[in-house]
Amino acid sequence: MIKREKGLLIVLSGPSGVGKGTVRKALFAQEDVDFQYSISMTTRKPREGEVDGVDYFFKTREEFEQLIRENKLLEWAEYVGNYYGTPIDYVEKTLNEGKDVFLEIEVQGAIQVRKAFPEGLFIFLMPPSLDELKNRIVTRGTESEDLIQNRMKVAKEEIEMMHEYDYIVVNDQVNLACERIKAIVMAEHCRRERVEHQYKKMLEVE
Ligand SMILES: Nc1nc2c(ncn2[C@@H]2O[C@H](COP(=O)(O)OP(=O)(O)O)[C@@H](O)[C@H]2O)c(=O)[nH]1
Ligand SMILES: Nc1ncnc2c1ncn2[C@@H]1O[C@H](COP(=O)(O)OP(=O)(O)O)[C@@H](O)[C@H]1O
Repeated sequence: MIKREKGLLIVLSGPSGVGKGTVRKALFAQEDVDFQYSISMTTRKPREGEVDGVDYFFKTREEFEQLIRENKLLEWAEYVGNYYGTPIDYVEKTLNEGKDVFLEIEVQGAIQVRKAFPEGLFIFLMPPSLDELKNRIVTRGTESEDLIQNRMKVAKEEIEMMHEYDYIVVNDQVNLACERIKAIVMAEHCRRERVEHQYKKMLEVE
């Protein structure tokens, strides 16, 4: 196992309903994946089966706005009427321990993270088609018809932001998307290993 000074910040983003949550859960169920998942804060109400501190830290709007004022969030966004944000302390502490941190966030947040952490690895999860995206949102059954229309409109705007990302991964099949993400992270580590100062001792001439 290579000991790294600083971990890699991996950001998985993409339109709502593309399968970010599904792919993230499938990735974290695999034994060879040792990314640390950053649990987000949200003012959205818990869905059935969601657990505070596991799926999200569920907050009131007042609590969330205080976190914003106290600069406790690396990024935050208001998305379809609710706040979502990434706690900064966890991300910095974990990266400084040399561990890779994995964020699964929507597009506005990812763009903020890109500004704060340009050295991060930004992956855009793409639906095979817009029809399939709509199918997935409808099948999930968590949204009313109004919200589905709203999410489709936002989704089209989000897909236009794909050029801001380092890689695009099509989520045609969950297991294939996971393999692509793992391959990208592995390649990115190898690319960064080139940096010579990491091998100063090895290169020193006696
Ligand atoms: N900016 C930002 N977006 C987040 C964060 N956590 C989750 N999201 C995104 O917020 C959106 C809505 O999430 P959610 O309500 O759980 O619904 P779903 O992911 O569409 O099932 C998704 O695109 C999530 O990826 C966060 O900390 N920051
Ligand atoms: N590769 C895939 N093929 C078919 N259905 C998928 C795939 N990935 C995700 N889904 C389904 O699409 C719906 C939306 O997935 P979800 O993970 O909630 O999306 P997001 O987190 O991006 O909003 C869910 O019903 C999920 O089971």
